[in-house]
Amino acid sequence: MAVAELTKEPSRMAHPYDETPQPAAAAPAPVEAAAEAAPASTPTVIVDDLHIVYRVYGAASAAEKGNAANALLRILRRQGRPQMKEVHAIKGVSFVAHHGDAIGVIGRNGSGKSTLLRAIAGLLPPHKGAVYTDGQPSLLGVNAALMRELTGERNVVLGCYAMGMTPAQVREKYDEIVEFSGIGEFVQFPMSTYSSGMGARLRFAIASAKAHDVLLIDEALATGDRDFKRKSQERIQQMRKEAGTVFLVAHNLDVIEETCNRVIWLHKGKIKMDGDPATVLAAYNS
Ligand SMILES: Nc1ncnc2c1ncn2[C@@H]1O[C@H](COP(=O)(O)OP(=O)(O)OP(=O)(O)O)[C@@H](O)[C@H]1O
Repeated sequence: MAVAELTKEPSRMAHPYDETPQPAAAAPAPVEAAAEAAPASTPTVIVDDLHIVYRVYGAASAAEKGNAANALLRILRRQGRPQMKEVHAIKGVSFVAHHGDAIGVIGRNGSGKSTLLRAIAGLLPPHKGAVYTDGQPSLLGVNAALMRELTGERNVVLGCYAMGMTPAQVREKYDEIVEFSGIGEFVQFPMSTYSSGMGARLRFAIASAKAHDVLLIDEALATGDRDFKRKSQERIQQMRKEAGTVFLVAHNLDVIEETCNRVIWLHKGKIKMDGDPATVLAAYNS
């Protein structure tokens, strides 16, 4: 497939420091659409010299930090024009991902992993460069937008609709989702009563009930128990076979090693290494 045939993402992107929830993107493809098998070498995501810059208003400069007097000065100064600080989170990242890839993204805290995933999902506009995707990217984060005050049941239905499933498809998948999540009778309780692990399991169960063209998973597997991790890994392998590309951010390197066929190591917003898991993880650990 030529690059020109891929979808250029920036058109539906939000402002980087606008943290309000974004409206759902144009109706996603039907459930079966992504499952049409594509040749293994088809590019699904092209990231071309991507730069992402956050703008933080009212931030203190280095000289102003530290003590109560400075803190008071900062508060007083906000009555004037707020200072603006730029955080250059991604600095010229380029790579191509293909159908069937499961790509682990690793790096220290603050290296830009979550930012990269959000940019691929179309939630952050590039400062420079571009992201091209073939199909609809879906970001499954630990903060994926389900409603805490609603029951698990309602959230399963809501989440499925949000992914573009029809009422009939929701009915067909409902039992499987609840069973996979392993939350049992808690499905009748509000999500606010769930432990973080239970919430993460339900979110993963909902998101993985649909075949995705590009699925971006940010630490969602970090809180599950051993049994759930194994089931999730099997599900990710299955998604890769069904023509998808999976990106996985995880601090647990075992999860990356067992799940991914490629690893990108980010360091201070740049790619430090990109290659097979054994090589990259060995270098990262050394
Ligand atoms: N909304 C934001 N506004 C301003 N700066 C941000 C914002 N989100 C992230 N950053 C900054 O961008 C850089 C990259 O952050 P990011 O969250 O992408 O890193 P990460 O590798 O995912 O970190 P972690 O492993 O801790 O989750 C950091 O310097 C961070 O402080």
